[in-house]
Parts: sequence; structure tokens; C-alpha cells
Amino acid sequence: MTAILNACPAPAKLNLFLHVTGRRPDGYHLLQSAFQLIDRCDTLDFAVRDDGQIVRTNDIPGVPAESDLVVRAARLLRETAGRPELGASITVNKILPMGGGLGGGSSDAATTLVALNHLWQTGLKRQELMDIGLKLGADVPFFIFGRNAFAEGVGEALSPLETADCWYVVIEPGVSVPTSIIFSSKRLTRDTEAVRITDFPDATKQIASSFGKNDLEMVATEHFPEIAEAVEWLSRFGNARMTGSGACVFSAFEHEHQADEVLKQLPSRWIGWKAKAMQEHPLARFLKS
Ligand SMILES: C[C@@](CO)(OP(=O)(O)O)[C@H](O)COP(=O)(O)OP(=O)(O)OC[C@H]1O[C@@H](n2ccc(N)nc2=O)[C@H](O)[C@@H]1O
Ligand SMILES: Nc1ncnc2c1ncn2[C@@H]1O[C@H](COP(=O)(O)OP(=O)(O)O)[C@@H](O)[C@H]1O
Repeated sequence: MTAILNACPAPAKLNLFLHVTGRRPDGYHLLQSAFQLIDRCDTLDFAVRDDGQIVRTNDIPGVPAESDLVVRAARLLRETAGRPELGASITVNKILPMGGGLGGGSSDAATTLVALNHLWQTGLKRQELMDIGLKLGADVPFFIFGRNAFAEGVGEALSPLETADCWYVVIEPGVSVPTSIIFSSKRLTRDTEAVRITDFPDATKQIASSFGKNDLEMVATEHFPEIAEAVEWLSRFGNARMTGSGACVFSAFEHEHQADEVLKQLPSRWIGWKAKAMQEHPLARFLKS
């Protein structure tokens, strides 16, 4: 058995659109969204331990190990598998901003579930890992699903979606948005009419299209004017939109050089980068290799 896995990718996602169509009695919101994987990733290192401890080996400012989704994911997997003797050391190399709407914490948790299921040989099926993931966060199942998706429910009802092979410019406006503040706002509209997956434009037409909207954007920009400024600036080059509950803002481009041109002009107060759309989660190929 391989006892170590280094540099396992945990990619970011973009919500190409995000509609809030209702609310469940438990307060969770019913959504429709297109989830897009991009090739900007946190990376995680795993080493099996034989002392039954689950340990995060590095500090992450603002995220104590006990509340880290990665540690919680490992514990939940061990519990579900009924194997209390299993242990692991986990190092989380973060580049994705927290509270960025890129799903970094959720992606770290998903990568942990898949990688440890492999290393520990716990043999859980993908759907079982997705069920564990949903207990950690509404975004986690998507990252285990393994490909771009049309999402419904609270984000866990997933159907495969064809998306454009394009480049994205992503701006980090320098604020961290707590998802719960946005969803609990009185100003949030929760009655967008449901669309069908077939309404989403073909991959060839997606860059030019500005299908749907992000219903969370209005509330987020009211709380954080920095997000509105980034949307306004990026809109000079294409359709610009916030991802998830914010704060990051993105726009799609057909060619890499177009993304480079935009980034050359980026005001110095923001961090910005380009990322390529991915069709599949990179972890499956990584584990095979
Ligand atoms: C908004 C989205 C869109 O992809 O992404 P992010 O901005 O977080 O990346 C997700 O729905 C976020 O998923 P995730 O970050 O896993 O959310 P959770 O931890 O489950 O919940 C955080 C908070 O958001 C609220 N929440 C989340 C999802 C949902 N469908 N309805 C909600 O009301 C929950 O009540 C909770 O207070
Ligand atoms: N491994 C982790 N990486 C990032 N955030 C984490 C992690 N574990 C727990 N969190 C918590 O989850 C919150 C949301 O983080 P993240 O998923 O990166 O942003 P978003 O939900 O906006 O995409 C963070 O502010 C942090 O408190």
C-alpha cells in the first residue's frame, strides 16, 4: 500500500450563473448553478499514520486545525468506514483565497475524502463520499462528482454539463465574504424562476452569452463595494460576474493572450490571475498515475 500522496490537487470552481429559486424549511437555499472547474489549485500532502491520529501539519491563519474542513473530512471518513484506528498527517498548501467564492475549503475537503479513501483503502464508492461531503458543506459533493455540472437542490443534485474550453481572468478584490451573511440577508431575492439544463447555451456559445445571473451578487456588492468596483472594471473587457457568494469576480476569454492583455492592465490594488477551464477533476488522473 502506498502510504504517502504528495501534491494532490484541490481545484477552484466558478459559478457561471447562480440562481436562488427558493428556500427549504431548514433555512438552506434551493439553487440552480453551473459549476466550472478551473486549473488553479490548492495542493495537499497526505501521509498515513499508525498512531490513529489525524493531524494537520501546517498553520492556516484564521482556520484552527480542529475546524479545518480537511480534518473534519478525514474524521468523518474514518467514522463512516468504521475504522477508528486509521490516522493521517495532512499538509494543506493554500493559494485559493478564503471567502472568495472559489470553493477552496470545500475542494480541500473533497480531495481529502478521495485521497484518504485511496490511501486508507476504505473502499467507499463515489456516491458514498459525496454523501459524506454534503455533511461538510453544500459545495463539497461537486468536487467529488469529478466534472463540470449543472447543480440543483442545495447544490448537491448534479448533472454533467458541457462547458467551453476557455480561459478565465479572476480578480480577488481583497475582501473575504462569509457565505452565511449573504444567504441570511433580508435583501436577497429567493424567487428566480427555475431554468432547465437545456436552456444553458452550448459550449461554443457560452463565452459570448451572458446566461442567467448571480442572485447573490447584489447583496454581496452592497456589503462589499470592492466587489462592485472589480465587476465594473472587468466588464470593460467582457461579461464580468461574481462567483458563488463572492468575493472573486471573473470573465471568460477564448484565447490565453486575451486574458494576458487584461491582466497587464489590472490595477495594482487587486490580485488577478488567469486560469484554464478544466473538463475533469485532476485528482482521478493523478491517483491513476
Ligand atoms: C454559495 C456557494 C455556491 O457554490 O459557494 P461559495 O460562495 O461558498 O463558494 C455554495 O452554495 C455554498 O456552499 P458551502 O460554502 O459549501 O456552504 P455551506 O458551508 O454548506 O453553508 C454556508 C452557509 O451558507 C448557507 N447556505 C449554503 C448553501 C445553500 N444552498 N443555502 C444556504 O443557505 C448555509 O445556511 C450556511 O449558513
Ligand atoms: N481548508 C480550508 N480552507 C479554507 N477555508 C476553510 C478550510 N477549512 C475551513 N475553512 C473555513 O471555510 C470558510 C470558507 O472558505 P472557502 O471555502 O475557501 O471560501 P468560499 O466558501 O467563499 O469559496 C473560511 O473562511 C474558513 O473559515
